[in-house]
Amino acid sequence: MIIVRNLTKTWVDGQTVLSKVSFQVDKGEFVVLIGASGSGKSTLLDCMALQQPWTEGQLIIDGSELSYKKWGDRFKLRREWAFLEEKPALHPKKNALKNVFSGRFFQLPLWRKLTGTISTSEHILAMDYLERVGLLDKAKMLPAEKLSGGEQQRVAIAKALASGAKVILADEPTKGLDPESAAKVLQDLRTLCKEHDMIVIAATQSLEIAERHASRIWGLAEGKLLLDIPARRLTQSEKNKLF
Ligand SMILES: Nc1ncnc2c1ncn2[C@@H]1O[C@H](COP(=O)(O)OP(=O)(O)OP(=O)(O)O)[C@@H](O)[C@H]1O
Repeated sequence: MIIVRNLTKTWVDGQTVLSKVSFQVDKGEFVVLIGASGSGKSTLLDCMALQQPWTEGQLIIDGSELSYKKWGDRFKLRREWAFLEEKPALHPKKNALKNVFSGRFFQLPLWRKLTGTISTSEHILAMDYLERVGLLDKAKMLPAEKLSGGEQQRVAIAKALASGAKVILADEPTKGLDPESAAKVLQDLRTLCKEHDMIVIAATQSLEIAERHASRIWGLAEGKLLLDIPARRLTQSEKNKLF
């Protein structure tokens, strides 16, 4: 479980982008964070991942408080959480299977890190993750740069799974994708939450994504979390508050 209490973030120029944001997220939830451009969605994800210092507030994960000030806490989240970005962080010249396998880097013993050898069981595991995102047929065929945007994003999801991440933070994971590819990416994320008890928090400006795919919707405006509800269609007045 992730608990955030009174997260406040003020930039050095004095702009307060997040103001006393509080929430709790349980395993199995697919949260979609919506808000207009500049409302602070990316900053909220960065702060949660301890990639930005907090001005104020508390981050509690499974009962332990973590802080940006501690290198070990920042390292823990970098190792244990996965990040999906608009442009998937894949090695462009390596095939899907090798990219997924690279997600296991932190789990490997030192000698395997140094030699880069892949055991049969690791190979099967990586194939298994690709199968879960429906890309088994693309495992070895092409370098990642030749896959479509949606396929690259799904390889990045398989890589996140391979890394053992229980939390995925996704910043505009479907931006620039056609509706069909975007739907596949979002379905994969939703399935992960349901079947693997993961937490996914995805930021987007798309209300439709939130209403159709999330299990819970957060709405951010003027630095405040104005909406925290089980997913449903928003009323006109709720939309007016956010956009
Ligand atoms: N490193 C930074 N230093 C100072 N201000 C910043 C920094 N990063 C972001 N901001 C400001 O914080 C505000 C929120 O930015 P953020 O990127 O979090 O918004 P967003 O909701 O993710 O926007 P978008 O949907 O357009 O990506 C903006 O006014 C932005 O200019």
